[in-house]
Amino acid sequence: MGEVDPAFVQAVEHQPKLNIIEAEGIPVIDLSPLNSTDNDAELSSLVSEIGDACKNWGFFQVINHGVPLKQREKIESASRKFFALSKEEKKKVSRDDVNPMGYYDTEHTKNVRDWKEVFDLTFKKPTTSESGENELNLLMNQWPQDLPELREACEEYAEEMIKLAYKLLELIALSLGLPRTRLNGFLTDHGSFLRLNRYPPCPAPHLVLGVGRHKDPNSFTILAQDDVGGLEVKRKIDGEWVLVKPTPSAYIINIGDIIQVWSNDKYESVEHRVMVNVDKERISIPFFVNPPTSTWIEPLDELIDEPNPARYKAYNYGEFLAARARSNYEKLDVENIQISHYRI
Ligand SMILES: O=C(O)CCC(=O)C(=O)O
Ligand SMILES: [Fe+2]
Repeated sequence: MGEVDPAFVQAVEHQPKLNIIEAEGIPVIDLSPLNSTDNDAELSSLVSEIGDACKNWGFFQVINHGVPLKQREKIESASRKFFALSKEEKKKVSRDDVNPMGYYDTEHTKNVRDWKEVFDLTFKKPTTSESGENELNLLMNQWPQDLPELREACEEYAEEMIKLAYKLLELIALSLGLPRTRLNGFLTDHGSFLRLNRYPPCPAPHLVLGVGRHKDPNSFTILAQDDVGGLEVKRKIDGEWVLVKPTPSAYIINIGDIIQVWSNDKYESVEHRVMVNVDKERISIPFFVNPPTSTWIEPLDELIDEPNPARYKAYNYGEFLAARARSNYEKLDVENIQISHYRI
């Protein structure tokens, strides 16, 4: 099997096993009860399914989620066209030190280079975000000149993602025993963003990862994957890496670090990673649901009491992301920042 640049090669203990265990049991949850107005019994059984999935897996898939298939097909097709552009064209919309939005192919996870290329975009008007070192980063989308359909597809899709994000946030709030809209305020001026991922075919899929093992730092993620497969989740019961089998038109939802902290460890942000393969490219489209970077994250008052005190110190989300970002774009010799560093 072929050779790859050593920058991509995982330590032996993190190299993927190519004999895959398919995850029987990652729950597939039907959101259709949200469409009927007065069926309390169905809603409460949906809420308990969500709660069980968050507790036992940190991952679930949703169907009948209300996102039109047309929008999903449109963004997937525009993404393929974008990544098929020449490197030179893609580099014209590269992210840089000032603006983190755009194209890049050099992301590192846990100090090993990921086998992927990425296009990031925000869908708000040009805005600034505090990087945590009192610098202001400009969040401004960059669009390839000759592919107007990419912009249209992304903007339409992001609108749909926001609608689904609110539905899920409300279900998660209810599942934690909170009022339905308790968490909505965190998204009013949100810092959510959309990413297009392409994992190219790789001559040595047993040595590298498309994305190395990691937990998402945001509140939760809504992920569309194509039919190739490759996402693996570290199963909570036994620590085995299991594949999330592609389910056509479903979305994969995973709990991120912020919900782990808000819930004071009732729900856990679960480690996941992405395998690549020899002859197929894979496209995935995560929508990272984020509060604004100015938000302080800490366990919710309602979920702590004397027998169950706060397990985390409050941290500033923008500072956390800035510290994480410093290690995402270069190889450092120190562990990158994790929420465990804020554990009391
Ligand atoms: O491509 C995937 O399936 C997952 C990507 C991912 O975990 C991420 O970008 O955080
Ligand atoms: Fe992730």
